[in-house]
Amino acid sequence: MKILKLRSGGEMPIVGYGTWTASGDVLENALNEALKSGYRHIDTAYLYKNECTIGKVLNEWISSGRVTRDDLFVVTKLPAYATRPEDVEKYLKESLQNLGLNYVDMYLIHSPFGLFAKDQTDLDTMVIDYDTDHLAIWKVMEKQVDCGRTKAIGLSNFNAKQVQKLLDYSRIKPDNLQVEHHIYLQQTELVDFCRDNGIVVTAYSTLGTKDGKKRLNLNWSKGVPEILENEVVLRVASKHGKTPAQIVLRFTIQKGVVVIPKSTNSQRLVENIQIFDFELDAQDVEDLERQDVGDKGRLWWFTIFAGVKDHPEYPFPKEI
Ligand SMILES: NC(=O)C1=CN([C@@H]2O[C@H](COP(=O)(O)OP(=O)(O)OC[C@H]3O[C@@H](n4cnc5c(N)ncnc54)[C@H](OP(=O)(O)O)[C@@H]3O)[C@@H](O)[C@H]2O)C=CC1
Ligand SMILES: O=C1CO[C@H](CO)[C@@H](O)[C@@H]1O
Repeated sequence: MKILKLRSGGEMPIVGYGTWTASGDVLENALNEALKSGYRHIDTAYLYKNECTIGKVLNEWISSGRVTRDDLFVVTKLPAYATRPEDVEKYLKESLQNLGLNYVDMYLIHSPFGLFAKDQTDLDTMVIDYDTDHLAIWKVMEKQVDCGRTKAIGLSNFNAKQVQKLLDYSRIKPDNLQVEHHIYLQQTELVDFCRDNGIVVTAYSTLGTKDGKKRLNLNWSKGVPEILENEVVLRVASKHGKTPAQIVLRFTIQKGVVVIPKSTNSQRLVENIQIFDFELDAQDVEDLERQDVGDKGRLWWFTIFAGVKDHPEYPFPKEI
């Protein structure tokens, strides 16, 4: 497994295990399979309501001596409805309690816009908090590193301007930016910007988030086929004798971007980590790069949260 060095000294495996939409026994079994297959980087979030299950499995692996805590790289996130300085410590402590861990390896601000939640289990009850203050929140994020609750801190769904502001004013720089990234939304400028500033990029929804799309009714504004049915992906897959998922994941890690595919299927999760025994050539890369349609390829506009486009820290173009 290739490991990326973080500015703060940590080591982030370039393939992680995504867990959004997974829970209960299905997640418990799948995470056991994932750990057996070599996954050591696990991506979760307070919002996913699955930290307890993940913590149970990880602690079984640690206490049985199959892994040490040091072998693992655990990422969790401050929820959008807690994007306020006074909530950071409280929610990180709760995540640690859920996970049964003393620290996480990476704590991310899940989204640049803050919300208030009447009912945390119901996205429809979220309303905009217009007073989101990134610098004030970041100061408390830094304190979490000082206290040892997290080894590193980072961001998710922030745009380059928002990241730059934190780079300019922070004591501890963001180590990681997690964003939507796949063949239709390749985010070349943002990825280059992060590379130039020592920030590791993590790609989410790289396979096209099939179950997520269904759950939240997400859609591309440009009529494009499902990522795993794209004809260039299929052609490159057959050329290398690999699956479409392996091709798009390989394409992403060849660019030095971390992937965190989600699968609760024991065959598919193994397939998703077996991407180190082949290489895409310059022609494959060029053909796949041509699939980029920029913001028309974005699935995640976060309009699941009513009025979010009016938030002063809304990170994406309001019109495309
Ligand atoms: N920071 C943020 O705002 C966000 C972060 N994330 C993180 O990123 C992770 C990955 O993104 P996610 O949106 O879940 O979507 P993915 O792009 O990882 O796609 C997951 C879907 O692909 C299917 N799948 C997985 N492997 C294969 C395969 N080899 N062949 C065919 N189908 C496959 C899964 O089904 P099955 O399980 O049946 O295999 C599931 O339906 C999340 O789980 C979460 O941890 C995601 C969204 C937003
Ligand atoms: O990571 C994510 C997955 O799902 C959430 C909604 O249910 C999103 O808000 C989010 O960013």
